[in-house]
Amino acid sequence: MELRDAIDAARAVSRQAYAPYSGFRVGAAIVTEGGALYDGCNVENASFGLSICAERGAVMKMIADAPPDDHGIRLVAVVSPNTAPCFPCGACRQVLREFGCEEVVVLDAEGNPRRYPFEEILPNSFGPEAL
Ligand SMILES: O=c1ccn([C@H]2C[C@H](O)[C@@H](CO)O2)c(=O)[nH]1
Ligand SMILES: [Zn+2]
Repeated sequence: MELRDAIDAARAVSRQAYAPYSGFRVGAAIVTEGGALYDGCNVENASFGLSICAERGAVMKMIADAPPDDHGIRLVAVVSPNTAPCFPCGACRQVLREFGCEEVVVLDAEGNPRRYPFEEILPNSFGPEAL
């Protein structure tokens, strides 16, 4: 099932995180409208402000690897071994918004999925249609 696949992929890729400064590991997995899966982990930097979140890493991978007609984001799952639930930061919400993300899935403290319509995650958002 696609939701379980995305959560498993997010959990697996969180182990790849490069987080020597915060020690906070995050994994994200995007499922596109076409059913493809793209994962990403956070990559920190000695110049702290340059650190990239897992969710944006997954978006970069999607754009690099997906066919141009499959850039719509059906859902993103976010998992961290450090905290639950782990919600996307504001910057990542806006980047996910660009590609029409429909749903955000995080795990609660018991490890059960919590599903949020994207409009609840980033209400009244600004997007490409406005331009
Ligand atoms: O949803 C989140 C929240 C935080 N981080 C990263 C950024 C930084 O490397 C570390 C601590 O903020 O976790 C993510 O990748 N995604
Ligand atoms: Zn972020």
